[in-house]
Amino acid sequence: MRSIAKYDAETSSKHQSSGSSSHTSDPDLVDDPHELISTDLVYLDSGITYSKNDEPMCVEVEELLGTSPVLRPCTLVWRDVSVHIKLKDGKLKRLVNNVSGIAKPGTLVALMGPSGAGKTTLMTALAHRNPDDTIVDGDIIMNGLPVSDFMHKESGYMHQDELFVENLTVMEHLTIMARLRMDRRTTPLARRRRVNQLMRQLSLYGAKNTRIGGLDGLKTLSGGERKRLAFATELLTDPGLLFCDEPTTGLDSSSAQKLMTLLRASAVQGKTVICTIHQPSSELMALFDKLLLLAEGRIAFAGDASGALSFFESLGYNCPMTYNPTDFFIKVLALTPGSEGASRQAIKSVCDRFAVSDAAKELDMEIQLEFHLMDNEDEESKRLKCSNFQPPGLHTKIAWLVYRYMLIILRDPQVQFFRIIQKLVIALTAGLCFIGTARLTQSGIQDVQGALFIIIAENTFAPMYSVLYMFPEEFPMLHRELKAGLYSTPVYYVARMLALFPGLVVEPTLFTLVMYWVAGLRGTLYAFGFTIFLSILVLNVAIACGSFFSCAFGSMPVAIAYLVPFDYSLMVTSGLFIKLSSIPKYISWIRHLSWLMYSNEAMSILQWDGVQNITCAEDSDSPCLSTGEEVLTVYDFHLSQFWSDVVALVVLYLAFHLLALLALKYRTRRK
Ligand SMILES: Nc1ncnc2c1ncn2[C@@H]1O[C@H](COP(=O)(O)OP(=O)(O)OP(=O)(O)O)[C@@H](O)[C@H]1O
Repeated sequence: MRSIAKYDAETSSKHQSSGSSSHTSDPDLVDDPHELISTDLVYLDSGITYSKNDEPMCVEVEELLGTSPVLRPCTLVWRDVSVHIKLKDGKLKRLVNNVSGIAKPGTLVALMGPSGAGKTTLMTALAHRNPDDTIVDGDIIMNGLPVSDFMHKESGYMHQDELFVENLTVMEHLTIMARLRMDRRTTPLARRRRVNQLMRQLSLYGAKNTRIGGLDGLKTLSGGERKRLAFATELLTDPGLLFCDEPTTGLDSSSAQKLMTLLRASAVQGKTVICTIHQPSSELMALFDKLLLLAEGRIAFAGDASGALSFFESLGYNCPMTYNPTDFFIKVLALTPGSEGASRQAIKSVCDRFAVSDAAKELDMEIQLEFHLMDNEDEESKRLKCSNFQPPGLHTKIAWLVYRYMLIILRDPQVQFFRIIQKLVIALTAGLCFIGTARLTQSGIQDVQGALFIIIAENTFAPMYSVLYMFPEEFPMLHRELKAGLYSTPVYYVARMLALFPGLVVEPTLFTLVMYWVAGLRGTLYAFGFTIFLSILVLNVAIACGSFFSCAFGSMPVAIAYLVPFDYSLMVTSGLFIKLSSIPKYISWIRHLSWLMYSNEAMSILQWDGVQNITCAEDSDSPCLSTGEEVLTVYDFHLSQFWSDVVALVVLYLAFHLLALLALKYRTRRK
């Protein structure tokens, strides 16, 4: 029997940072996948068992997952774990009740039970990924250390419903994930090799340029391929511990078998794999080493998968020959509609009987022994068992997230093209209405002010509303990636905004350029240049404000409900519709939030500063405004306010973004 030993931290870091750099061939050019992985082959003499059965299994595993050893064997032990959730009325609801167990390297553990038994709740608690509104009591220890944030780098977690950025291809997704997940010291070549290796091992290489999802009629991944891609994503860092939440749900029997064989192979390779699963076939069940049956949040059975039948038989529950044993266990442990009381009694009786059974005593002794060994282990050796993983730097995370979001934007070049065309058409249409009217006459004053307001309004309302959908749409993936410790909320927010930024400069520039030129506004470079700058600033403030509403209210309809009255008040106090000095005191404070007012004043100053020759109609009795300063006075604008307006716009920009970030942090923390 072959065995591999612990792959100590020093060796692993050397292996990651330099070992792979000795290979000079491009992995993309290598046809035989084993050529890629054979260089990782390390067999040592002691440590965990390589195969639970025999030699041929090794060959099978090598075919499936390569020969690369597990970096660190992981033993997870949990004792008297209870999980409560805080309900809205402040009360606590117990979802998991005093559950204990152990998962050792090289084992595949099945966590089974009827729907609602608490499998996912227990698994998220063990993986230290439980929602913030849950309270976990009891001891959960991984390699001697109480679980904490380090679980993000030590373990992989495959969710029941896999979430991807659908527009990316398999290769793009894995490349980006490799940059976000893998140790910062890993060389680019080693990262590329790992991605290629996983795609080959998980039969995704042929689909490497296929988009993950999308509705535009292009070829996308099948359900089985999506699951394998989720699995590949978790394997990027080669974690010693894998949690899989119902990995076979939604797959046909052949795809389910393939995926479970991969999980089995991971366990044989030395990983600890804990997997919730719904009524697997006997063939799939045979792949598991251990079985943990949960019912109503309690343990109904824990031990060797083969021992479950005899335990149930000892209670008088005899599985008929024609029945799949796992179906039988679930039938015994499920609540029967109409007779819930009797079912609960029966479940309680099974759980109580298990608690005093030999299997429970054996498990208890095993757990006590692990805790005893851990208690006696010195801190230094515990520390050595922990990885010296160094996460990617902030700038790397931001850069790769920006790349990801830019890919999403660029993936639909037609949409971007039509957006630009739409802007140009609106600018041209609006500009044509003003053509020849923006003259230095009494009627021209209103036309110039009208053209300026169109520039401000076009750069405010449509962009502000268009951003409302963005954050709610991305909340699920953001929440999941935050829980996995891939990045922090500020990193996500900054990257999201940076990816939008080129569009936030190009769109207002194009619109203002066309509108300004067609409407024939003031023809000095200073006025023209600053108007473009101000329109970019206005659009960015509007996006910041929209982002704040989007993050604060979490759903588009609610955000719109609050934003509409807010934007009306900003518009009314912009200075165009009502003289600023005549706004009632109790509402006039709103104008200090109105970037429409600041930009209107600043753009008006650019048009009217130094103008002395506005003509008056000879045959009119109405008062005549002959200088630019008089025009500004009519609107309650002041020449001296120009730079204050620019500063106010910048302050609003920063303030809205800060508020948006705080709202997003609050929203992601509450989940
Ligand atoms: N946020 C919550 N608030 C209230 N109850 C919850 C919450 N989350 C889970 N529960 C309840 O906790 C119980 C266990 O849920 P959990 O998702 O862990 O079950 P499960 O065994 O994984 O079920 P399934 O197999 O259907 O996924 C269920 O009764 C569920 O309704």
